[in-house]
Amino acid sequence: MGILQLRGVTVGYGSTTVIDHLDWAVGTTRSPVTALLGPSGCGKSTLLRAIAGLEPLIAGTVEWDGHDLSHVPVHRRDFGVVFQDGQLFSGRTVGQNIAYGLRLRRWPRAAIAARVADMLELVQLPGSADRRVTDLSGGQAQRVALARALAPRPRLLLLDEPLAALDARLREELAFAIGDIVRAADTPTVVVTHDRAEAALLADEVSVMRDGAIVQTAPPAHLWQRPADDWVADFLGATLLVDAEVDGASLQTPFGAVPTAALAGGLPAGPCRLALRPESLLAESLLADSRGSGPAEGGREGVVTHSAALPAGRRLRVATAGLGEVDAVTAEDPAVGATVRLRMDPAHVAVIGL
Ligand SMILES: Nc1ncnc2c1ncn2[C@@H]1O[C@H](COP(=O)(O)OP(=O)(O)OP(=O)(O)O)[C@@H](O)[C@H]1O
Repeated sequence: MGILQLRGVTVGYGSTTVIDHLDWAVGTTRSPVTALLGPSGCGKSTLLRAIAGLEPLIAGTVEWDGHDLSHVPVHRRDFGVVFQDGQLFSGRTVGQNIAYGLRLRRWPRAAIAARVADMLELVQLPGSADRRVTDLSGGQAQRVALARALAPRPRLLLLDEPLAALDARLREELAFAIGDIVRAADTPTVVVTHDRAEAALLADEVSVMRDGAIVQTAPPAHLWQRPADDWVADFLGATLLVDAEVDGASLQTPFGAVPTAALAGGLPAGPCRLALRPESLLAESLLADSRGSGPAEGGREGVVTHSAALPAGRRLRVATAGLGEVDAVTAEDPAVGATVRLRMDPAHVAVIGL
């Protein structure tokens, strides 16, 4: 696997700079799939297009294995690109679409036919070469677009929101399939997405982008457990950020103390900052006579203001003294207005900035 290295890459439109002196390396670890994850408008597509050579650089270099590609035209970079809607040639068959890049490269006819058949096997559409692309479902069309991009054996595959046009169920299925396909093809891949679940389904490593800069790169599990800063934690779905303190073997939090060892990865002594999601707080109903029994009981009391049955379980919004309204989960069904005790589930807590 080769290495893609960006140095000081600066890209913009007119007088607006979207990406300013960005350094980024892909392929330095044995991670075939890297997700570029960030909110809408942060510059992900612009960066992908700059890597592909579709957007000129104002400054900096795009290098492959130490060779500067900045002045190499798109079709000479040996990179495959797939956009959100696949952009198949609608007047041609599936096979003709996949063969397109091979014809341009003047592959012999028999080799093209064999490669098209192999690619259709790889994307799990065997025997579909003669189908019209207008007859394909959205998911099938994306598989064909992937086959077309992979057919000439690119050294890098660039995917721009490849699942965005599909419905939720198909998205998950195709996310796993794309991961399988590019690993089987042994092609390092960069996939742009604004969806954190999609990034985790697809990628071995995730680079988080904010306002044209990469702010954190880590494997998905590490990213969820150790977001680099408040912004990353928030973008990844934290609903509450709180300060805490590691005191010996226990972590003192506004929701009581939990054993430090219960947090993935452990923690050094001293102050720290926690990012909580709804699953980080477990609500239990309080019997009327145990109300106000204080911190000795652990946890924090609050009053249920909203309650909703979600597919994964019941979600509550709870008004607390001092921390305002917080989100929590529960195995019970407390009424709005009921008093509950909130305890922290350390298995679902992230620690910021370690
Ligand atoms: N062709 C263009 N001309 C002018 N401005 C552009 C152009 N393309 C993108 N931009 C602007 O550049 C910024 C980054 O856009 P970009 O599409 O790269 O972001 P993104 O993270 O991919 O977002 P999205 O997921 O919404 O596409 C945005 O402010 C956008 O409006």
